[in-house]
Amino acid sequence: MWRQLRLLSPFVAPLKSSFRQVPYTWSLMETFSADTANMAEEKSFSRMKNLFLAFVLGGPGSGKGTQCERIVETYGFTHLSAGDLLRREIASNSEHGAAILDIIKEGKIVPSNVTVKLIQRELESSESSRFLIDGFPRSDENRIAFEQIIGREPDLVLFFDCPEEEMVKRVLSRNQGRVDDNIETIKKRLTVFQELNLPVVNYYAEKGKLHKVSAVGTVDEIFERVQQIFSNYKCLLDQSSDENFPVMSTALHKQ
Ligand SMILES: Nc1ncnc2c1ncn2[C@@H]1O[C@H](COP(=O)(O)OP(=O)(O)OP(=O)(O)O)[C@@H](O)[C@H]1O
Ligand SMILES: O=c1ccn([C@@H]2O[C@H](COP(=O)(O)O)[C@@H](O)[C@H]2O)c(=O)[nH]1
Ligand SMILES: [Mg+2]
Repeated sequence: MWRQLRLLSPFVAPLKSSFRQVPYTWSLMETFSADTANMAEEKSFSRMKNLFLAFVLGGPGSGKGTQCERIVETYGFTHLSAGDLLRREIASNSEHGAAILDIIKEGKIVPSNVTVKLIQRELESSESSRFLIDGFPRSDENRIAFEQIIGREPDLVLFFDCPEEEMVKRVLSRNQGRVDDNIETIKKRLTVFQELNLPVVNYYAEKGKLHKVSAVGTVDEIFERVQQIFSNYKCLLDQSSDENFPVMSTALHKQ
């Protein structure tokens, strides 16, 4: 860092500077670092502003991940599952890994700043311009933290509405070795869903951003409903709006 600064600015004093030079050097360094930080923040702000963001909500096992896969194939979104990002943190033995594992086993919600930072890292590092944020926000606190850190709201919110019985059946037959796919944890997740997730759903309904989709039926039937909703967003049908959009899918050709 010191070496880089000295190379970059002729005004930065050498390491063995006289005592009188030090405050001057520090103040220049502070200005330099503050400018760099401001530039990075502005760049991030302008990127965030131009993204198309869709939140995908629904109870445990309602089919969020399954439908996200179909949306990705058809509309070229990048899929960010908050749960998957947290599981990746656990698998990588990161600083918060052990604490996250305990929270997931209990079906509780990981502190907002941890999850939002993981999402932020993905949004900033990807070149995609449209994202599905699956399984987030899970509480009003999550939602507010996202607005504060990312500086914006989603363009649309999908809510997969599924009867509890069906959700329990799907989770118990998922067979992916998840630590929270057992009846005890599912009961806790359903309580958290009722008490903390649903207020977020209601918030977006009041704001006119919510699209409620019945999650009963086959995967294809449910995806048809999603396509009906997306057909109202013309910007999503235009390939040129996202350079990273893959091949136009057959589903879109049919329309
Ligand atoms: N329409 C459907 N009919 C029957 N099974 C389905 C349907 N959609 C998804 N499933 C199955 O139900 C299970 C849960 O689906 P999925 O993982 O997509 O749910 P989820 O909402 O992402 O759950 P979680 O919040 O726990 O991550 C999976 O095994 C999936 O294959
Ligand atoms: O924003 C989030 C998302 C997830 N969690 C925790 O992870 C599990 C599993 O999430 P899935 O979306 O079902 O994969 C969830 O029960 C929470 O414990 C979270 O805290 N915050
Ligand atoms: Mg999922």
